[in-house]
Amino acid sequence: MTAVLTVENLSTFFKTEKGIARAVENVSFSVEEGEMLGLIGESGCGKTTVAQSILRLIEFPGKVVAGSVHLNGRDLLKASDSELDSLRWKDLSVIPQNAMNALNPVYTIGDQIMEAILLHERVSKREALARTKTLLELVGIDGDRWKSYPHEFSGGMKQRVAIAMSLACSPKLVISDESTTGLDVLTQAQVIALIKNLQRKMDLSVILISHDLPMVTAICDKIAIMYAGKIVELASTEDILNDTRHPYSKALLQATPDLSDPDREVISIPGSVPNLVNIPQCCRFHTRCAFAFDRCRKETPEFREVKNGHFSACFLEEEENG
Ligand SMILES: Nc1ncnc2c1ncn2[C@@H]1O[C@H](COP(=O)(O)OP(=O)(O)OP(=O)(O)O)[C@@H](O)[C@H]1O
Repeated sequence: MTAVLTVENLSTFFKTEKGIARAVENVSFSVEEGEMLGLIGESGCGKTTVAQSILRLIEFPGKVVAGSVHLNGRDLLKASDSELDSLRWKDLSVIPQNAMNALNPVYTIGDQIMEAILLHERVSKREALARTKTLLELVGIDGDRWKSYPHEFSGGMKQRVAIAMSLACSPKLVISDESTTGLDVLTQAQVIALIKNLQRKMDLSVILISHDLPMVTAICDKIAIMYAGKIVELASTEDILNDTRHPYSKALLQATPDLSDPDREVISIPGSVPNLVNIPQCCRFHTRCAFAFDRCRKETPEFREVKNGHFSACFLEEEENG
């Protein structure tokens, strides 16, 4: 398979009054063609910061301080603003968290989708309108509704419009950052099923950011589990479920109810996530880890391949397998 996106040793820090928050540190992963990667972790672990770093949307007091982000071989972190403009939408697009904010209430949804097409591609208005109607149909909305205003749609339909808009210029990679937040559970499931469906149909590469582990394991090909600014484990969904290596991943799975096995005990993770400001060099999970030993408190475990395509950052693994 060919990697569409490769993120290597990405670090993004925020300057705060109390010191430097190492919000994302040494994060590496790739997304292959037609693959859906789930980026999962508790609130504040750095998922959105990873997405915004990829999109070059980090603003002061934040800064990408190290690493590279290659999209189809081009380093996004080194691209000029005009290069970036031409890459956004056409190569890389985002399904926003809240369609309510993404859609302008004073323009019809058709005008907004058409604008995205006309701004980025040399096509006639007629062609842009035809594509807009096709895109609406693709997300399950009657093409003739292009003349409707956002307020004429329900929350779920607005989110579908936002998805249609993100696909306006046929991107290769789509980042969905908690794009079902605020929708009711049934509509959330429909929107997620739609994203999965489109991914298959259009051979899209998708990064799905979420803290809903059961949903991510149900639809993603590969999962990256983040804890306090670092990816602690990255593997195929099957391996994350059946050959879990990192104690945090194990704890997260145990803390998540399994609807197919309602008798399984749900065990919450003791303690809380560390403050990322001035965090010492160590395993960031050691304060909550049942297996932590001296080394975990003093050194940072390397994020290393423990078997083909399966990465984990834990000294336990190193001690056991060398
Ligand atoms: N503007 C900012 N100023 C200072 N620190 C920030 C800022 N934005 C983010 N951070 C730091 O980055 C960390 C990661 O935040 P981020 O929003 O990426 O997490 P997340 O995993 O996406 O959370 P959520 O699931 O709640 O959206 C935060 O814990 C915080 O320490």
